[in-house]
Amino acid sequence: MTNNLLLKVENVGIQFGGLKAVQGLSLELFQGELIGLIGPNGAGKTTSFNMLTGVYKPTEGEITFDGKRTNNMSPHQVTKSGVSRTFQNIRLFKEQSVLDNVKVANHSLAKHSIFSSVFRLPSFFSGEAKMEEESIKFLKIFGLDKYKDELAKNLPYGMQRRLEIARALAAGPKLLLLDEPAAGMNPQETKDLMELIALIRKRFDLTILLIEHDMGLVMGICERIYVLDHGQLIADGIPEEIRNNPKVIEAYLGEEVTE
Ligand SMILES: Nc1ncnc2c1ncn2[C@@H]1O[C@H](COP(=O)(O)OP(=O)(O)OP(=O)(O)O)[C@@H](O)[C@H]1O
Repeated sequence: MTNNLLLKVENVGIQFGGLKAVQGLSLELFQGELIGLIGPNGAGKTTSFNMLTGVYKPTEGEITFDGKRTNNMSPHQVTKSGVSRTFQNIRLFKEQSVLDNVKVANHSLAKHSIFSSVFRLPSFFSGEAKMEEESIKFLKIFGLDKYKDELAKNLPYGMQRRLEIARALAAGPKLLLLDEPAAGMNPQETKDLMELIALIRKRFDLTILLIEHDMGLVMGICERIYVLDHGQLIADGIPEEIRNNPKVIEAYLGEEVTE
């Protein structure tokens, strides 16, 4: 891991009508880190992701990704700059094949020009073949290659969750934002997925910010953890510090804090 600052969030906030959904949020992600973002329901985790990906424009503060201010970028521009995400509620092209779901994301990496694709020049076909090969490589990593011709909607739930991550990865991000990637999975599927997340981080030299409701799970794989409650950061630190932090314990009162 190097010491390069990849994402800097400074005093960021957003208000919906009278509700300050997030306020004064500051965080730093260094290249290669796997960081958790946790907090009780409604704490502002997904809203934070929406600000980091250009879906919501912060009403205050600065977001700098890879040296560029992204506050006013569109979601497409943010993706192009190297940020990919998955969603809490799976969003796949359900009527398309598993392979096509990944190919669509991989498209931005294709080298052939619009000219060559319109006129179906040889470079278009070699570009297509390369893209398909690349996409299958991503599917293999996630154990999805055997489903490549299935419609996405026909995949078992846990596999759909995996496909979402494969698709996000195929866009070639530097930063991957995962919003509760294990939601709805059984314990074994969850464990396998977490191991996979740790593996792709290393293999693709990724930086990952992970929202996860299950504290034990986050503590098992993340190097540092940020904790949100009622839209504000109440703690950040290594898992051991977070586990013993009275503010965190209070925020999660009623929920078990386990490893
Ligand atoms: N577009 C919106 N308009 C109005 N309020 C919103 C909007 N988006 C989020 N909120 C509110 O902002 C607050 C934070 O919501 P958010 O979804 O970010 O929480 P969360 O930490 O992701 O929760 P959960 O763990 O339940 O997914 C909530 O009170 C929510 O109702």
